[in-house]
Amino acid sequence: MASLAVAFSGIGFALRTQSHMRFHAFAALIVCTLGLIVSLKPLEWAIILLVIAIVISAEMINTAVEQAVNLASPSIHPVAKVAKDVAAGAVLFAAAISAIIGLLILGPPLWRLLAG
Ligand SMILES: Nc1ncnc2c1ncn2[C@@H]1O[C@H](COP(=O)(O)OP(=O)(O)OP(=O)(O)O)[C@@H](O)[C@H]1O
Repeated sequence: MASLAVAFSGIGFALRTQSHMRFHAFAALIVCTLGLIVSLKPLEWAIILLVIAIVISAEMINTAVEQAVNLASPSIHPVAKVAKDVAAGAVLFAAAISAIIGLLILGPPLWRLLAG
């Protein structure tokens, strides 16, 4: 129970302090709403939920790396820069691939819906 509480506190910290985390959560909400509108199939839902989990987890790990680097290296250091840049790159990579997957899965049914 205590470990659940600390995990939720970590999620709360990321949501409160990271605008990118709030953006990803909002984007996930929009994608799930669109998925309901176009009645995605179970396998499509599984892929969408998997990529949402990957992006949000990457953002939280990025936040953890930032905090750890701030603690270990409050002053400017090239290694601190590499650690933060690589963590940010992981989020960008996951988000870019997820956007493509979202378009592949949601694009055709949304297009059919809009085309009438
Ligand atoms: N201690 C440091 N030494 C060298 N470069 C740093 C250091 N801290 C930050 N940087 C550089 O600044 C960039 C932004 O760092 P910062 O900690 O502000 O991350 P951020 O993604 O902007 O965080 P937040 O989302 O909390 O605003 C890093 O990717 C890195 O290039």
